[in-house]
Formats: sequence, C-alpha cells, structure tokens
Amino acid sequence: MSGRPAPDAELDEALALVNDDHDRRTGRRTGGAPVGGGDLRGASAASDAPGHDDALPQPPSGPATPDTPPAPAASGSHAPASTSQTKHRDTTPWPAARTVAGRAPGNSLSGRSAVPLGQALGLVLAAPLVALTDLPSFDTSAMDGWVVAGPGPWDVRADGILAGHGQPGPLSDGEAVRIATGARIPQEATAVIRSEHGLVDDKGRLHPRRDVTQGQDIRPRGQECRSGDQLLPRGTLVTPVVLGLAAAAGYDELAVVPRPTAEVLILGDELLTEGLPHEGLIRDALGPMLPPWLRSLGAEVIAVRRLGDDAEALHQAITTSAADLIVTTGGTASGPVDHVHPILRRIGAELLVDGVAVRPGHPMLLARVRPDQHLVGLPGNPLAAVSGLLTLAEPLLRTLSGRPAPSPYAAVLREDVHGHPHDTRLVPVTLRADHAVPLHYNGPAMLRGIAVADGLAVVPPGGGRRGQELEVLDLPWALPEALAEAGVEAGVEAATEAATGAATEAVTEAATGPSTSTGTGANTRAGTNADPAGECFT
Ligand SMILES: Nc1nc2c(c(=O)[nH]1)N[C@H]1C(S)=C(S)[C@@H](COP(=O)(O)OP(=O)(O)OC[C@H]3O[C@@H](n4cnc5c(N)ncnc54)[C@H](O)[C@@H]3O)O[C@H]1N2
Ligand code: MOO
Repeated sequence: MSGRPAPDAELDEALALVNDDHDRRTGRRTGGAPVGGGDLRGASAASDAPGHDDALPQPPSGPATPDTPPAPAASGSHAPASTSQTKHRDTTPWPAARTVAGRAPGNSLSGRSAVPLGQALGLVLAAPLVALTDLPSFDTSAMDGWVVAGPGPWDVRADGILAGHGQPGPLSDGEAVRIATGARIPQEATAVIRSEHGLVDDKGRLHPRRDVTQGQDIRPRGQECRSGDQLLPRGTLVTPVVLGLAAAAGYDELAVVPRPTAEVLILGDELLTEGLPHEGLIRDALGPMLPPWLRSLGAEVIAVRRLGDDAEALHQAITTSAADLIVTTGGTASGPVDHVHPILRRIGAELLVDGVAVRPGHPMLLARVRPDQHLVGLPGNPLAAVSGLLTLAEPLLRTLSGRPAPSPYAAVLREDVHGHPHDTRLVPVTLRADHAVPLHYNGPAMLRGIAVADGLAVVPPGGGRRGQELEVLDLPWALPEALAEAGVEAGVEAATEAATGAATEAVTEAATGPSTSTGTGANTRAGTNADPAGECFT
C-alpha cells in the first residue's frame, strides 16, 4: 500500500490553491490564527504537518496525471498554514452538507395535489390512505367449488354463481350450488367446499371428502379492512403495490406530494453534444446523465439548457426559472469564466453550502435563490458532479418530494482504500458477496469506474482499512422501477441489462483490475491511465 512519499506536501499545495481561490472569491483572510472548533478543523491543523499521516493508506506510486495533485516545486513551497486553515473553516463537512441540503426546503408534506392513480407511481402520499370501502366489500368465496348450507350431504342446485354478479338467492339448509372464486356468498350459506374436496353422486348429491368447518373458504366482508380504516400513513412511497391497494380500496385519484421540478443548466463553451472531441472541445457527459438521474431522485425535469460560458445567459436563466431546483454544471470554481458565484452574489442568493469537505466535488454549492427555489451548483468534472448530486441534490429532492430517507447500509471493505487527510471521499465500489470492492478509474473527471459501480463508499478522512464497515450510498438504478420511472429509453435499458447480466463480471473486472490487492496490472497494461488505480483527488 505504501511506496510513495507522504502526499501531504502535494495536498497542501493543492489545498493552498483552493484556499487562494476561495479567499479571492469571498474576500476573506484569517491571517494565520489557528481555527478551532470542529473535529475536522482540529484534525486538519494537526495533519498539515508533513508526514503526519504516515499511518494512512497511501496511493500507489505512479507518475502524476492531470487528476493528481501537482508535485511541489520544493519542500519549502507549502502554502502558508493560514490559507490551509482558512480552507477548512469555509467548507462544510460532508455529513453536515447533506443535513443542510435535506433541511433547506422545509416541510414539503404540506403540499399536495390529486393525481390519477396512473400518475402517482414513485410519488409520496400527502394524506393517509383510508379505506373507502370494506375489503372484501361482500362475503366472497375463496375457492372454486360449491357453497353449502347446513350439514351435508347436500342437494346440488342446477344453477351456479359466478364472480361479478349481484346478490344470489338464499340457500336453504341441505342445499349446495356451484360457486366460482370471488363470487358472492348467498345468505344462509355456511361453508365452501373446494371442487377437489367434494363428490357429486349419481343422484345429484354432494358428499364432502373431508371434514367441513363452519365458514371455511368464505372470506367475510371487512376481513382485510373496514371502510374508514387507515391502510397506509401519509409519507408512504407509492409503489405498484400501493397503486393496487388504493384501487382495491376504491380510489381513482391519490393525494400526493407533487413531484418537485428541476431545471438543468449546462455551462461551458468547450462542450459538444455530438461527435468526437476535437480541438480542445469535449463531449458533454452531464447533459445525458443528469436528467434521468434527477428523475430517479423524484424530480420532474422541466428544461435542460446549454448556456456556454455566458454570464448574462446564466443570470437570465436563473432569474426566470420556475423550477423548484436549478442544477448548474461547471463554473463553480474561480476561473475566468466560472460565473456561478458572481451571479449568485449579484442576485442576492443565500449560499447555504459553499464548498464541501468531500473528494471529488469539493467546489459544489447550494444556494437559496428564492424562499421556494434552490440552486445546486455541481462541479464540471463528471464524477465530481455525481458527488454533488448525491451530497446536495439527493437530500434536497428527497425532502421536496417527501420521500423517506433510505436506511443507511454498510458494507465491509475487501481491501484498503485511500483516504484524503481531511475530507470524506466518495469512492465507486462494486458489491461482491456483501463486500465492497473499490473500483479504479475514480478520478474526478472519470465515469468509467462508477459506470460499473453498485454504490459509492463513504471513506472517512484518513482512509478505510480492509475489513472495515463503510456506509455505501446506493445508486438509484439498484431499483429497477426507479429506472422505468426515470423514463429510460429502450437502448439504455438494454445497456443496463448487459451491465447487470453475465457481461457485468467482465466489465467490472476491467474496472477493478484482475488483482484488486495491487490493482496496478490491468490498467497499466491497458495503457489507459498513467495513474494505474485512478486513485486521485485534487
Ligand atoms: N484554482 C482552482 N482550480 C480548480 C479548483 C480549485 O479549487 N481551484 N477545483 C478543481 C476542481 S476539484 C474541480 S471539480 C473543478 C470545478 O470546476 P468548475 O465547476 O468550475 O467546472 P469547469 O471548470 O467548468 O469544468 C471542470 C472540468 O470539467 C469539464 N466539464 C465541465 N462540464 C462538463 C460536462 N458537462 N461534461 C464533461 N465535462 C465537463 C471541463 O471541461 C473541465 O475539464 O475545478 C478545478 N479547478
Ligand atoms: O471536484 Mo474536484 O476534484 O473535487 O473534481
């Protein structure tokens, strides 16, 4: 696991760059006083000393790539401690960022709209589901056979009773009549004899083949519920089963929390929507990825706009948007055409989260544009954007759509995973027999690892050890209906099938490498990345 000098110097250098930018943006400088308070801050001050985290798992050796922090020019070239400390004061710890995002919209269960059953799938009940009828709504036969009155043998009547008909005439003691499952039970009936448990003799008399008990195979009216009983509480996710239950209980429409609306603003002059990258232009990876992902998080995507690096267009788009959530991509840092912060300042938006202590994706932000409108600024690097989506957009949309928080789940690491000294890392993992196997190609600009991942492991500052349990964030398509709900087209479904079937092993193998203990062989041979494990964070 070791083999490379402690990366503190490199990280400090990278963090110093971040701090300089952040300070310019916010106009803030602390002048070098240690920043006390939270755990991370305390830890970061201590961990800035070179060599402090010798005990941490280290990235494997390998030449730096654009995704690795730059090597320092000399050991004395560290940024002053003050800037490093400022950085840790300004960013929000990852768990806190999720909490802030989840609380930002307030209580959304108060909003409701009535939608036809067919449109309610995936939404959340805004009111309890109360039975509008008894279930069953009449005494009904549970089996095909005969319905009888009194003790046998019985005289079998010539007629029969089918499901879907009105109340049949009453039976007299000693009478039997053929009955179908779901048909109404006549008055005075005492039991149903299943076809296979009765024998009709040549005189037309029915004899039971086994003991008959009073009321057998009759479902009494109200057995499941009485009209007015609460079947499901407010806040229940409408699954296909809930649709079935609601229909059975008499509903044509359901009161649901309306789907929050989202608008996606793709920033960047360098982005192409088709063809091969050329002359410094690259394909937009987020335009195709975000809308279905947002849908699977419960949003209705009302627009996707490509704005280039045009500040005025961004201003116009934000100030005229009717969406509950605006999602921007790129432009969160402080480059010459990174317009998100300046525009938010200009319109007086309230920055709720301005940078998160998470890798990748630390420049992500959350702003309140209006009391009922929020903006999530996703960094442009694609995996960093995923990190922002799961850290900020997911909890916000969960609250807006009234969905319950998923129960957190943990998996045991099958091998060590590198950590950042101060920040949480989100690392794509695949799950193998309840073990989380970290995937390679997890650099901030890479989607190759997460494309075959089952989830993102939440790696605490300092890293994770083999055998350690880590929280794993689910990817929404772990649930097939979430994909359907997201309006996935046939081609994508086919691709998903391919990735979940036998082919997955091969694909996943390509991302984990043949030997996950060292993980260097496959990638190096493939010549795809100078940093063999893609284990990099900037
Ligand atoms: N001086 C600093 N520079 C950077 C910092 C920093 O803290 N200080 N942070 C780096 C990190 S980390 C990230 S992440 C990015 C965030 O930058 P932006 O949000 O401003 O994003 P851009 O600069 O617009 O793009 C970054 C990168 O991603 C590519 N990109 C953008 N949009 C897309 C898209 N839709 N599909 C595919 N790729 C996209 C873009 O071409 C850039 O290569 O900033 C670092 N810099
Ligand atoms: O968000 Mo950046 O490294 O954190 O890609």
